[in-house]
Amino acid sequence: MATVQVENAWKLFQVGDEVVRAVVDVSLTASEGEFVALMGPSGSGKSTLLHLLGGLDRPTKGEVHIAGRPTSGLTESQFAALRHSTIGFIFQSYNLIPFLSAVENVELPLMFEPVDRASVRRRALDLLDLVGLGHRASHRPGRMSGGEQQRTAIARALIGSPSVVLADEPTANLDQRTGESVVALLQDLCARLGVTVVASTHDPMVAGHATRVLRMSGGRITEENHE
Ligand SMILES: Nc1ncnc2c1ncn2[C@@H]1O[C@H](COP(=O)(O)OP(=O)(O)OP(=O)(O)O)[C@@H](O)[C@H]1O
Repeated sequence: MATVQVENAWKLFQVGDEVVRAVVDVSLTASEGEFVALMGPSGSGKSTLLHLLGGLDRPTKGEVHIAGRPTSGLTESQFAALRHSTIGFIFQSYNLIPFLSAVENVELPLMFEPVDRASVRRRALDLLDLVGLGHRASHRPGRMSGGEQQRTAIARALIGSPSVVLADEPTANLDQRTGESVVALLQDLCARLGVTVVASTHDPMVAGHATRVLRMSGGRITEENHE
C-alpha cells in the first residue's frame, strides 16, 4: 500500500518581490517498509518536501495524500488529527524537552490524548527497549549522548504507531559511527514494523542504507536510484 503519495506538488514562497520555487511539480509514491533518502544541495527543497509529506505545510498546488486520503479538502483540525495518527517526525537537533525524562519525552505526543496513562507508559518503555535505551528511561536529555537523544526521538516518533516516519537530516549532529547505528535502527523499523521512512540527508552513508535514493535540484526530483 502507498503510505506516502504526492501528485504534482508545488510549494512557492513569496519573499518580498520574489517568488521562491521551493518544490516544483514533484510526484512521489512510497510503500510500506520503504526507506527513501532525499539528497541534494542546500536549498534544493528537501525539507520543504518533507514538510509537505507530513502535512506541516500545505502545497501551493497539487495533492498530498496521507494514509491514502487526499488532504486538500480537510480543515486544519482534521488535517492535524490525521497527521497525529499516521506520521512521526525526527529532526536533526532531536527536539527533546530538556526538563523531561526520556520516557516522558517519548510519551509527549500522547500527553493530551484521551488514552490510558499506564498503557502509554508501558508502550513508551517498550519503545525505549526497542531502540536500546531501556536503561536510560529516567535520564534527562542533558545526561544522554547525541546518539541516545536521537534514539529517544525515534521512540517518540513511534509512540502513535505511525505508518510513516519523516526524518530531516537525522544524522547531521552525530559522528559517523553513531549515525550508522541510528540509520541501522531506522532501516530495522522499515523491515520489522513496515514503517515507511523518508529521510533528507547530505550523508552518503544514509543513502547507502536506503531502498531508494531521490536527488533534488531546484525543487525538482531530478534523479532516482533503487537499491
Ligand atoms: N518559509 C520559507 N519562506 C521563504 N523561503 C523558504 C521558506 N522555506 C524554505 N524556503 C526556500 O525554499 C528553498 C528550499 O529550501 P529547503 O529548506 O526546502 O531546502 P533544503 O534542500 O532542505 O536545504 P538544506 O539542505 O540546507 O536544509 C530555499 O531557497 C529556501 O530559502
